[in-house]
Amino acid sequence: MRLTVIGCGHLGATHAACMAELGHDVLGVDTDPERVHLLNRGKAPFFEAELDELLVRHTCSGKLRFTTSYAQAGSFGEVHFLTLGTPRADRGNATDVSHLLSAVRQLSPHLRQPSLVVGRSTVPVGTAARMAGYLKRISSAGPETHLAWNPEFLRESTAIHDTLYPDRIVVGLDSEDAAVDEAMLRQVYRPILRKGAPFLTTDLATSELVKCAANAFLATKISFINAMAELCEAANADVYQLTEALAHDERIGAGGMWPGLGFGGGCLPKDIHGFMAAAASLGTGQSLAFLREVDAVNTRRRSRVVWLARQRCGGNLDGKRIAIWGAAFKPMTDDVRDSPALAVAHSLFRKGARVVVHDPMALDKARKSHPHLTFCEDLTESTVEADLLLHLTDWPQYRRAAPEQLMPRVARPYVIDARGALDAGRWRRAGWTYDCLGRPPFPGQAVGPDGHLTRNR
Ligand SMILES: NC(=O)C1=CN([C@@H]2O[C@H](COP(=O)(O)OP(=O)(O)OC[C@H]3O[C@@H](n4cnc5c(N)ncnc54)[C@H](O)[C@@H]3O)[C@@H](O)[C@H]2O)C=CC1
Ligand SMILES: O=C(O)[C@H]1O[C@H](OP(=O)(O)OP(=O)(O)OC[C@H]2O[C@@H](n3ccc(=O)[nH]c3=O)[C@H](O)[C@@H]2O)[C@H](O)[C@@H](O)[C@@H]1O
Repeated sequence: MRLTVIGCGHLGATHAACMAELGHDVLGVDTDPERVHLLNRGKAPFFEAELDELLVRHTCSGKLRFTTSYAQAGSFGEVHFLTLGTPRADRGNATDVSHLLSAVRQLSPHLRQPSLVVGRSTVPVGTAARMAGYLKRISSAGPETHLAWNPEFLRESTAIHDTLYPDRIVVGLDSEDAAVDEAMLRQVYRPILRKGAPFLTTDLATSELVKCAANAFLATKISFINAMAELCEAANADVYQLTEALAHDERIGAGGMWPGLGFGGGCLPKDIHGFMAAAASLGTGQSLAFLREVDAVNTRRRSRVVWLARQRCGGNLDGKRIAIWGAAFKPMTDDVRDSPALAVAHSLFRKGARVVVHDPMALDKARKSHPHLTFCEDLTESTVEADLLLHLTDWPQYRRAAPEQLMPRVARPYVIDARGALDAGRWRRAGWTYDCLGRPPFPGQAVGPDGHLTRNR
């Protein structure tokens, strides 16, 4: 089949490459000429494992091309995927869907045949129905232009696998055109469906809500366990042991419940706010009032690290040198959108600390978003003369780092592990004072030679 993918960011570039991998002829469209140039050379404008290989393979095979031209897109394909960004609006919490509307406005005069336009972005409920009507009105192909909604559930860092082996494919259909649109999408995804992925069809509104609900649930699960971490800190208990014990209950499970510094990235934080705004506009704001608390718990984890850092620096951060490991919002990506690590770094900087940030992959993007911070390419160098080391993004490199070798370089051997990933015993044996969010001890407590707490706060 001939498909276009409009908006070639994290979702769109991945989707385009994976559709080519399924055997389709794909034209990616983006308004950013530099991005289009890079993609045509087989290079993603961000890091995503295995994506460059797919881009190279299919730009070379001729199955995949990228353009800035909507005229080419309109005449190219029979199915047009919309994968535009839906950021938080400048004012308030609502979701900005203007990129989607602009794409539809630019595409519609060029449609030369009956077409199916398929939204994949995360949108407030009601957006798809409005767009369906708008599209039929303005499309040059008239009412033969249909719209379906097909939300995406991929995670950055495992995006290719998540796209080719999805847990489910959810499709929202406009009632008038449901049968023909469903058949078309089944054909698009046929190789994936053959491998057994569930294909769930519903109406437009439900499909939009499935996506918002999924992200709200994932965020809630993370904040739930981080709220337990707050309790553990107050009660001298261990949230990691608690998590393990909870996870044995298969109704709870372990997935997506790792405590630590909380969630960031381009999606969960903005999506819970967009979801709350959508509920409020429907007059059911109180149904999602709990998401305010989910957000508050999440933000408190960042403040907790800043508080702990100040404690470990003797109550005053002014002029203290703090090494920060991690800038990306999670490991195996260079995405720094709403990065918890950079939020902590920024806050410490504002309080007078001299922060030095290391990240294996995200430094270029971190430099652009936080030009006032100091960055260091070398993991060991980043700790030189540090009064404190903060472990904020759980890259495998940091787990493997040797605390014994870092010891002579730092000014004071204090480490705060906000991701619960370093080997506490090894760091302590090497002479470090090791704190971990959600795990005793905290400043004012100490570990005796037997590994037990010797003093309470
Ligand atoms: N990033 C992710 O892992 C996932 C994102 N989503 C959702 O997918 C949507 C896209 O997210 P991202 O890919 O992260 O956004 P992004 O910001 O990385 O990409 C958006 C792309 O659209 C392009 N663009 C903007 N206006 C355009 C126009 N009028 N015509 C053509 N291209 C245009 C931009 O240049 C950019 O390349 C959002 O709704 C997001 O919530 C859903 C699942 C996963
Ligand atoms: O809508 C989206 O864009 C996507 O948002 C998330 O994917 P992603 O943002 O790539 O990353 P996650 O792996 O969910 O991690 C999000 C944040 O939560 C944190 N996290 C994740 C899992 C966990 O157990 N604990 C935890 O603190 C991560 O460090 C990260 O900062 C969802 O997992 C995807 O299903 C969804 O498609």
